[in-house]
Amino acid sequence: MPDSPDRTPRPFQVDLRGIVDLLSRSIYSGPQVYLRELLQNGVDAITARGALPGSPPGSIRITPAAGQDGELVFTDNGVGLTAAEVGELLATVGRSSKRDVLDLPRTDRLGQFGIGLLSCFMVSDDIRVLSRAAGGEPPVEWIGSADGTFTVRELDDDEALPEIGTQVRLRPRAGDGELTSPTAVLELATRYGAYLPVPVRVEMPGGEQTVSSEPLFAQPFTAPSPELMALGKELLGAEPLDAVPLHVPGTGTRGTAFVLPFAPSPGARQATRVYLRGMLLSERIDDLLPEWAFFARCVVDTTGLRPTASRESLIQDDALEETRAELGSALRRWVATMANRDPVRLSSFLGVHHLALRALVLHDDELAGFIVPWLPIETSNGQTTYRELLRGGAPLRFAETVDEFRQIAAIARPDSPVINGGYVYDADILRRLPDLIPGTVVETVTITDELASLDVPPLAERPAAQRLQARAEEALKDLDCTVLVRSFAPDTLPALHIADAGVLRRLQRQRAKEAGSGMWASILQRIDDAQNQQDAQHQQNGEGETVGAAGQLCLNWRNRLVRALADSDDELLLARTVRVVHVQALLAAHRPLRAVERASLTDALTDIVHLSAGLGADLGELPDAPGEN
Ligand SMILES: Nc1ncnc2c1ncn2[C@@H]1O[C@H](COP(=O)(O)OP(=O)(O)OP(=O)(O)O)[C@@H](O)[C@H]1O
Repeated sequence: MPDSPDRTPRPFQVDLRGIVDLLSRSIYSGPQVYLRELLQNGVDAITARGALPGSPPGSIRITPAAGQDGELVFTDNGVGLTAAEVGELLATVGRSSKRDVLDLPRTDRLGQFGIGLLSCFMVSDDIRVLSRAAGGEPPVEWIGSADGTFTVRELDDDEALPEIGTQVRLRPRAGDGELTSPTAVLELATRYGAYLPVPVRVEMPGGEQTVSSEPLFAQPFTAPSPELMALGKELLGAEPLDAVPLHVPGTGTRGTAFVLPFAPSPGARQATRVYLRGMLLSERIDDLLPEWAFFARCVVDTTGLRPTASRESLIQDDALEETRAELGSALRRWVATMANRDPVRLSSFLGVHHLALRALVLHDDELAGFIVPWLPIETSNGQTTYRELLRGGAPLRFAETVDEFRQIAAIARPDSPVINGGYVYDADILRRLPDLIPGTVVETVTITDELASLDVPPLAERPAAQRLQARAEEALKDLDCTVLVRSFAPDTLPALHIADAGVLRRLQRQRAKEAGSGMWASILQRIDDAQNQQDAQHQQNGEGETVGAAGQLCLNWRNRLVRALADSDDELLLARTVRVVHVQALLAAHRPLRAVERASLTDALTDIVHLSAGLGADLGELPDAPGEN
């Protein structure tokens, strides 16, 4: 008969080395956190003793390890531990005294997981704890070893701690004493413990140093003090653009957001410095602020947010959600307040962060709703903001490209401005506006539409205008540029060069062909040939516009020079002047000048000089419209 199985429940075995390895590699950010865990235990013990009658003010004292066999000694005057407690609490992985009857973490304690003390094994092979409990029980010593064993013994008074409290003694491993040295301990105690409610004293070779300081960042303010700005400068590495007070009463969170004076790199993760009741949890919490708040770095102290066991991140719960939402609101309010009180500062903020803000506006309705009104935008009437544009209530007319905008802006009436949608994200933001701000109407405008709305010359003058159009067209024939005569403001502008997207691409290709050579030039030539064939086909089918392959020159019938040309019978003078006006219009429209146009300008000017010097008879010898290609 087989043996009946042994069903007696047995406890799990824990391999301590494996657990310490897990802690150091996967849970804690590094061995330096041992000091944070000691500080946290000390403060919790002091809090527990504070609930007893007649408890003295809390105090923590650290003596760093010095010399070869030096020990680090960490002493608190907290509640202490009895022999029974050390056996149960210190030697049971996962057992903590900081949970209530329902096994929930006690909100007034920093610890809760029952693993923190094990972090000391990252710097020492043994942890020696001496304790005298507040209840008057005999003093005890507990020694835990990294091999997974421990001893407990009661102490005589002469060996024991003289006062109530607990002392942890760590002997750094040989050649591994860096993190327990005086310099490192002072640095770590300051980093983790400067804002604890209990003074932390470090025995340095030159004398005792108290690391405690005021958590300025967690105090309410209307205007930031120079000291607070200095803290911001230290945090950002540059003078912050501003400091914003943060307060979330529901989760006991207070702090300051420092606004970055530079655009962070696109991949940079948010890094909020979070203190839990004065103890530094982490400098890199990346989910406390809404994602869109990339322009701020915050320092906060909280009582209501719960850390994970590693203390490098926060538990995702309702409290975190609420805090994130409230911090977001504080930053939104800051933008709105600044817009009213300090527009200069707002514009420097937008100047620094506008690209990232524009990009985010496309994905984040919440951000879009409050940021879009303040974004700068270019219009034919100059630089303005979306808010100003929307104020008029008229439909917002925008050009899709910078080029189209330039052409339209030259002839747009001030009472009907056109918006430049050509810079990154602007056209996309404009298209989203009706969703973001209900009631907004946006429409795209093209140069072709705008041309159609320009006035034709008055009826009586139309024959003269048509004659000018034909003569000018003849003068530009070799340049593939057609001519149109219209009346538009301002009168001082003789002509506009009009090009749709197709024409522009062709001009760019020609420019590139002139600059390049070999294979690239021949590829561009093939594209051009195909395009020309297509255009010819369209024209045959009567679909084509009258715009030439190199665009269209729109002469302004209201301009004096244009009218003088119309009145002149001198064909030569007219032809040369039209060619100069053509190049002038190209330059004004920021078009690339082809070799043929550069030559045309030089020749036309030379001819004009000859003509005005009375050398007209010699002109026949000059090339008519020489081109280099
Ligand atoms: N200095 C101390 N004074 C009194 N009791 C202590 C002290 N240090 C540790 N303890 C006791 O030992 C227990 C285990 O400590 P440990 O640091 O491992 O975990 P914890 O602080 O409870 O939780 P956490 O893992 O979140 O830090 C504590 O719950 C506490 O009861």
